Amino acid sequence: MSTLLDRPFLKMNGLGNEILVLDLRAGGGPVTADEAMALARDRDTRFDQLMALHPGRGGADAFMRIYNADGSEVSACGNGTRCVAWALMRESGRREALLETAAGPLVCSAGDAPDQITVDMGAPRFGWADIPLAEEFADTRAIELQVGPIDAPLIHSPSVANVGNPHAIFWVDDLNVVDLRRVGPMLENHPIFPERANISLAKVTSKSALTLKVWERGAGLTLACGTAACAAAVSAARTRRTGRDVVVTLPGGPLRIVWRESDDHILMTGPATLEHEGVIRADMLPVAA
Ligand SMILES: N[C@H](CCC[C@H](N)C(=O)O)C(=O)O
Repeated sequence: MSTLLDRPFLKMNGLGNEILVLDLRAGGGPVTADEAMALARDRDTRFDQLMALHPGRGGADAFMRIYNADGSEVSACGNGTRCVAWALMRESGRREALLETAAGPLVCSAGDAPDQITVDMGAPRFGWADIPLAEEFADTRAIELQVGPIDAPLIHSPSVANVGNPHAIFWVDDLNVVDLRRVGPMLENHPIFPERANISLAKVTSKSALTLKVWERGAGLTLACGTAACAAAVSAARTRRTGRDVVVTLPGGPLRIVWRESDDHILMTGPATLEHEGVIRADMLPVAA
C-alpha cells in the first residue's frame, strides 16, 4: 500500500503552472516516480510539478522535494515554491516562511498584495560544470546548437544559467520563430546537457522587460516557469540586454525578478493561487505492482 494514501494536498497554480503541494510532514514518502506520474495524470491532482513537504530541519518550516510530471526529481521550482510559501503562511499566520531544499534554503515572504509572494532564489551559477554542460563540448566558444533540420533560423548561442536547475535561454525577436513544442524536446535532451535542461525562447521588449516561452525539462510546455524567468532575467542583465530589475511576462502572466547587486541573489515575486484541497485516494495512485 502507498505511503501517500490519505495524505493532504493542495492543488494550486503559479501563473497557470500547475502545482500539487503534498503534505508529508506527518509521515509518508518519499514519492516514487510511478506515484508522481500517476498523480500528474489524475483529474484532481494533475500537475506540472509536485512539491512534497517533509519535516523541516534547523528551523526550516519544511524540507521540500520537487518532482516533474515525468517523475524526475529536481532541485528547484519557482512557481511551486511560491505556492508552498503561501500555504505555510496561511497555516502559521506569519508573513515569512523558510524552506530547505536539495539546492539550499529558500527564504520566502508575503508581498505587498495579498496573493503576491517573494522568494529569494539564491545566487545563479554560470560555470560550464555548474549548469552542467558536457565536457566534450567545452571547446565550443559560443554554444551553437543545431537541432536538426529546422525550417526556421537556427537557434544558436544560448545564455545558460543554473538557478537551482539548468536553463538555456535562446534570444529571439519573435517567440514563434520556431515551434517550441517540436524543438524544445530536442534541446532538452541534447547531449550538451547531461542532466537535460529547461529551454526558453526570450524576447527583450525594453531595458526592464522580457517575454518568455518555456519548454520545461520533465514537464513540457507550461504556462509559466519561475526558474526560467529567473534564468532569463540574469542572462539578460549579464549580457547588457536589460537592467537587473525586470518584469518577465510568460504566457500565464508576469513575474518581477530583481537580481540584487549586494549579494547576487535573485528575488522573484509573483502570485500563488489555491484551486482546491483534498486527500490522496487509492484510485489516484498506481496499482501496486
Ligand atoms: N521543470 C523544472 C522544474 C520546475 C521549474 C518551473 N516549474 C518553475 O516554476 O521553476 C526542472 O526540471 O528543472
